Amino acid sequence: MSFFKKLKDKFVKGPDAEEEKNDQHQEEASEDVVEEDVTEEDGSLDGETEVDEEEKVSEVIDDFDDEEQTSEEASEEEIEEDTTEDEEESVKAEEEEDRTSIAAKFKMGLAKTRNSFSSKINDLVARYRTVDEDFFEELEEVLISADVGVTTVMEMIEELEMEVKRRNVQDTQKVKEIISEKLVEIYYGDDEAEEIEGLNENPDGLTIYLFVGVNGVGKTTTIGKLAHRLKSEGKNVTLAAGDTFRAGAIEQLEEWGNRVGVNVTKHNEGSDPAAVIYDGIQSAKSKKADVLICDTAGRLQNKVNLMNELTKVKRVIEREVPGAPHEVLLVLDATTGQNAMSQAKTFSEATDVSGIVLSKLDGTAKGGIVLAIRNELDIPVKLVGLGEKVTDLETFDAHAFVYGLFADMIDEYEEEETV
Ligand SMILES: Nc1nc2c(ncn2[C@@H]2O[C@H](COP(=O)(O)OP(=O)(O)OP(=O)(O)O)[C@@H](O)[C@H]2O)c(=O)[nH]1
Repeated sequence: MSFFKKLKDKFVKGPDAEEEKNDQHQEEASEDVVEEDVTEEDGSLDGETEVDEEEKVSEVIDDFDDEEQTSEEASEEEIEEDTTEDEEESVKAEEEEDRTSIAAKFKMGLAKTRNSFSSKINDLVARYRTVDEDFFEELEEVLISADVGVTTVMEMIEELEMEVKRRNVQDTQKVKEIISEKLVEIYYGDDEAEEIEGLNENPDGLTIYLFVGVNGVGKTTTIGKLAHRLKSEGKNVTLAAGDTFRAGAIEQLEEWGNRVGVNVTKHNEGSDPAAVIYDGIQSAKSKKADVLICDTAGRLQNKVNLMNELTKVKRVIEREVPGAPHEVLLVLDATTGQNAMSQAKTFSEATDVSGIVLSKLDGTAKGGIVLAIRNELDIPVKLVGLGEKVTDLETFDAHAFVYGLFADMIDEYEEEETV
């Protein structure tokens, strides 16, 4: 199956899904007819049935007959089976809905990158009729201009050349699809999706997420969005205002706490961040919270201070909750391009960053930075900010990301295929 088709099947309700839905409606309609018939029959036997039922109930109460128990159990099992099937169906429907809404969000959030990237790729494909060295050279430029990162682009071009040769592809149109496939492959590398996507949780109690990153990258907003998301999943969430350095940071986090409806532990400006986090942990424990999200100051100007502060904060967390922090999340502003890369290098030298949150991905035409971060720094992107709304935070999914980049082409491709 073609890769575009695979993505479409996964994220878009295509004609197949519509057909399935129609079939389901028809089935439901015919079930209704059968049900109506049964009700009519029931109606004609009304009196008899009631008597039967009463007799049966009293029999069961007076004399608990083994045989009847067995038949009842059997029918209970049948009902249970039906319910399980119904539940499975509705879970499936919900999952499909989730996938399509995730895809829609990535599609919308990546509009800027897609518009710039697709138009360049389309232009390239239109100008070259065959796949040759010049074609790859220009493609290299397109990828670099989308901030994919030189090392990643080189690797990508090399693999593309091999793949094109292996599949004996002549048509430049077909290369679009191979590019999308390779982007996903390069993103995952040797890792499985489950290993690098989604946030780590503590199965035995309090989960702690430590947020790091320089001022203004969207750290506070992201903490607010994540708190909202976890809370709407039914989790008891609390925050700790560990950025005691920047003026207004504590109040800003408090505002988010009020907006989302979660508790915030705070001290005065200029106080010891490790002490705030310690209190935050005690408060979370006493409230039996599921998740504690800790903010920290992003003092890049002085790497030694930053390192000392983060080391101290981590030591407190590790001592209070063994195995924590469950994620150290570095927030990077996608619109800052190569600057974000150098921040990531500095922070990963100062502390063990377990994942990246790429904020403001919706605000850049250079979304290729996702691949550069993952590939050149070997840190997975865990969450992406796709807008300013509280709900605009998504778990990163490489397939949905690539769908977002190629959505227009995937739609066109389907049209061509069905003509
Ligand atoms: N479009 C868009 N804007 C975002 C996103 N995330 C954050 N912002 C905006 O970026 C601006 C800065 O965000 P803040 O959360 O205040 O920045 P900050 O990182 O908390 O600053 P510090 O607390 O100093 O670290 C705000 O106007 C946010 O609304 C996003 O994913 N998309």
